[in-house]
Amino acid sequence: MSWLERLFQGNLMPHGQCLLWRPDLLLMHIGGDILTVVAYFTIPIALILLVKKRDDLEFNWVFLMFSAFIFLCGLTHLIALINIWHGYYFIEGLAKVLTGIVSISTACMTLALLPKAISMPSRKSMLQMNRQLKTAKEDLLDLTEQLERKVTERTIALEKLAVTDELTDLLNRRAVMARLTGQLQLARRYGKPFSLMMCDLDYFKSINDTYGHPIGDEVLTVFADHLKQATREVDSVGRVGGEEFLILFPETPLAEAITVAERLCERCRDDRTVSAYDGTVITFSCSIGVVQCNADDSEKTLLNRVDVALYDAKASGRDTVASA
Ligand SMILES: Nc1nc2c(ncn2[C@@H]2O[C@H](COP(=O)(O)OP(=O)(O)OP(=O)(O)O)[C@@H](O)[C@H]2O)c(=O)[nH]1
Repeated sequence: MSWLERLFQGNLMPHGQCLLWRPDLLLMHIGGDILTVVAYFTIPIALILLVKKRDDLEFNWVFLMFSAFIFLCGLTHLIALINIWHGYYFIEGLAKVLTGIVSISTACMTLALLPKAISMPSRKSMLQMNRQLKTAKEDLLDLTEQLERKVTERTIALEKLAVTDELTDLLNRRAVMARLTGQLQLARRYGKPFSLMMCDLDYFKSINDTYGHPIGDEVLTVFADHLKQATREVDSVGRVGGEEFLILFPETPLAEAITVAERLCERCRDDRTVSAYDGTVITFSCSIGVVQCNADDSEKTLLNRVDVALYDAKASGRDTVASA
């Protein structure tokens, strides 16, 4: 008899005979096997679907091994169910051998995989790591924000420093000259008038010589304050030399600039500043030259004209305003 004939030799004693066809035993065997077969055929479908949907899962081949092993278990239960009425014990034996091979392979591979699987981070530790990463990210964002704020603050401070006169906090020479260039360009393009005023403290050398350099510095600061108060936001006020100041009045005709200059002379004249340095009452005056920009003025001619006006103010006795 060939193997194939033996395999399908269903005339061996049916398993029901062993159970003496007792309904209670039959019910238990048939019921148990049916439920097991349904379950063992469903689980592989679920595992295959999982592997298909989650191809990112590590070791997903283990799920496939489990599917094969559980499917074969289901198959042996199915054959056992048939064998209650027939006697296909060769088929059942073959199915059991196959199930055994696949089961033992799955067991060996699972055991080999165990150390790797155990060392995998748990969901709890991953969640904790996630929280730590989130906190670190927030800290980093905070730090970046702080850093950006500091860089902006420093940049603003540096930009201010680059255009500011350290002693008086007015514009420095470079900055006020740049503004003058800009004003001249605007005046040439749009024909808008602007006026220029050059101030120089009178006998400043003798203030330094009489009271000392620190009080000379104080006078410069006090004078700078008068300048700030006598002018408007849009005016550009700068210190261009030791005791020499240049003021630009945009869109201002000569007469208005002269009024400001005269008011400034008056303020200085009335000032009785008490030195914070040694209590000395300091008095000082200034001479001022004022000019209005002409259509044909260049930077050089304009500065020349305002210098001449200042020289005139000095020459006519100081503490006065002269215009060109
Ligand atoms: N305290 C102080 N003095 C300065 C500073 N820069 C320049 N000076 C002094 O200012 C004085 C300017 O003197 P002069 O150019 O002779 O002018 P002046 O004495 O005001 O005479 P007139 O302008 O003709 O009225 C010098 O003694 C300089 O040393 C400064 O930043 N602080």
